[in-house]
Formats: sequence, structure tokens, C-alpha cells
Amino acid sequence: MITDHINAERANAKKAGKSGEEHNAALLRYFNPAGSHPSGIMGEDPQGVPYNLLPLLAQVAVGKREKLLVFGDDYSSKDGTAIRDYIHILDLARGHTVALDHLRSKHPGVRAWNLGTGKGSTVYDMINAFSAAVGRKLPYEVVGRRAGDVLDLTANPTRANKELGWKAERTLEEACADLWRWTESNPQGYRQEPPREFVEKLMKGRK
Ligand SMILES: O=c1ccn([C@@H]2O[C@H](COP(=O)(O)OP(=O)(O)O[C@H]3O[C@H](CO)[C@@H](O)[C@H](O)[C@H]3O)[C@@H](O)[C@H]2O)c(=O)[nH]1
Repeated sequence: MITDHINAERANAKKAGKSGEEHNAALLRYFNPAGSHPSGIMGEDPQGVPYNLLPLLAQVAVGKREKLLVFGDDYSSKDGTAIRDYIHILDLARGHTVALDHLRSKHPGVRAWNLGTGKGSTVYDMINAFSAAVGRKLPYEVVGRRAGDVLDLTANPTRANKELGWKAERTLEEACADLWRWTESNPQGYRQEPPREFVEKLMKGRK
């Protein structure tokens, strides 16, 4: 829809003898957003039952949920669990600002970019990485596959790397540590004041 709109605006401008190059749009293909703001004061605050792997693991870690249900261990991956491309939310956020800069400076029209790391991790990789951040093993149980899930969704971020000069830089370990800091320190999510020392640290860093 946005593609049609931009192309129509460009075509109209051309008819009117103008370049139309001010009409641009970025189609940003998110892979699996992970982590929280490293300050520990901003993060995902799911209402009701979360759908995604990391928020569910976080609820297991704080005892809101007894265990994680692993949806299938019979995929053709190294450990049988499905593969996704988990990207730290700060890398994802920076992907937006560099894409906007690109639209402003290069006027590409409509252009799509994959915002992923290019590295796939299995469900077990994620359980292990998040357990390491928490400091203890998190309970899980293997159940059947979830309808609609596929084996592997890993990005090819080459175009974004080349054209936007953008690359995901933060590791899975950082994403897990950041998510855990947010979860552990804000058990009521946004329905509580964030820890004062985190806010002070963030404000100091801004000066
Ligand atoms: O309780 C859970 C939740 C997830 N998973 C697995 O963990 C992986 C990641 O799952 P999830 O966090 O739900 O991400 P995706 O399955 O990649 O789903 C994302 O990508 C889909 C399309 O690609 C979108 O439809 C969804 O909204 C979006 O969350 C998948 O292999 C799931 O089977 C589990 O084993 N147990």
C-alpha cells in the first residue's frame, strides 16, 4: 500500500514537471526483536499471555510461569529446535534512523531492507543464553510444533549492510542480559516507578 502511494505521488509529481524525489519510503523487515534498553528502565511489558519466546522465558525466570513449552524438537536443525534471527532492539532502532537518513540523502523511492543479524539461533540456544543471564537453568518441556512455525527464519542483511552502512552489533548475550535487567528490576513493568539508581545513571550519561 505504501509502495503504491509513493509511486503514485512520484508519478503525479513527474506529470506536473517536478522530480517527485521527496517521496520515499523504507520497508523495514524485522526479524526477531530481542532485549531491552540497557538502562534497565525501558522494556517490553506484555499484557496477558505473551506470544513470543523471550518474553515467555522472562516470565518463567520471575516465576510467573512454571516452565517454557518448547514447540517441537524434531526440526532438522543442530538440536532439533527451530531457528530464528534474534536482533537487539537497539540495533533494530538504529536501523530505522539510518534508513531515514538514507531516504533523505539518496531519495531511493521505495526500498526494502532486512533488519537482522544474519545469524540463526535455535530455541535451545535461547534458553541457554537467557539461563546464563539469569544465573540458573530455566525449566522447559518439549511439546508439539506450533501451527504455522517454520524451521528457519534467518535474515540476509547484506543489502542493509551495504546500502545503509548498518550492521547489527550487539550480541545475543547482551540482549539477554538487558532483558533480564529490565525484567528483574521492574516486576510490575510500567505500573511502577523504575529503580531510581538506573534513572540517575541514565541522566548522568546524558549530560
Ligand atoms: O512458548 C514458546 C514460544 C515460541 N517458541 C519458539 O520460539 C521461536 C520463536 O518464536 P516467536 O518468538 O513466537 O517468534 P516467531 O515464531 O519467529 O514469530 C514472529 O514472526 C512471525 C512471522 O515470521 C510473526 O507472525 C510473529 O508475530 C512474530 O512474533 C519459534 O521457533 C517458536 O516455535 C517456543 O518454542 N515456545
